[in-house]
Amino acid sequence: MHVLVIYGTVEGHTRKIARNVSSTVQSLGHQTTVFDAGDLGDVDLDIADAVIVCAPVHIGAYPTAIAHWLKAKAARLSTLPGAFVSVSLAAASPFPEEHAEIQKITEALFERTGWRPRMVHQAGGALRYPQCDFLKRLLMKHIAYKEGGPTDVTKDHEFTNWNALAAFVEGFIGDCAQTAGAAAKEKSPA
Ligand SMILES: Cc1cc2nc3c(=O)[nH]c(=O)nc-3n(C[C@H](O)[C@H](O)[C@H](O)COP(=O)(O)O)c2cc1C
Repeated sequence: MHVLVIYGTVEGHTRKIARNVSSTVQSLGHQTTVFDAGDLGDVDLDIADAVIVCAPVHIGAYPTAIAHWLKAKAARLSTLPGAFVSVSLAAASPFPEEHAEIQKITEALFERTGWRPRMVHQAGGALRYPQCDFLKRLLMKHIAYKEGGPTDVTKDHEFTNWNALAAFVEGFIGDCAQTAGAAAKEKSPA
């Protein structure tokens, strides 16, 4: 299988997640191509057997580049098995209401774009305080406080559960392989 891994990022952590997703897919014996949402114009979806989209939540929404691209390609994407990895601080929050909130944000993306993936994973993101300017650091600290996260701005904090992410990707690829196998069986003469 050839799996497209498409991601959007603002601070860089979702790039790390997309690359990790790609490595997991490759370790299962499949080919991958990784695209940044900024260069999405010329992605040839005809090369893909499946798509995994990774996008972070920033101030209650996913990057517009990803949302626009999903909307433009929703019809074609709907013919491919798809998975979505949402990246946020809320996913790692100890507060259930934060998890419910992030589910709503994810659902709003699917409603708005018309793309509905087969599987969804909510991954914890990262707080890269030291690399941010004063105002952004203040905003992040406020969000972290609200989500029950760390507010020590002197260092980075990472909340991604890499084992859970790998298990999700393995589950998705296993499901794709099963569907492809069943389709091939249906086509082949008895
Ligand atoms: C300016 C800013 C706003 C954010 N807003 C939210 C938010 O509304 N909800 C949330 O759960 N996480 C929020 N986060 C946390 C990000 O989802 C997390 O830092 C993620 O790892 C960012 O991914 P990226 O590095 O790929 O941009 C925010 C982070 C920043 C820097």
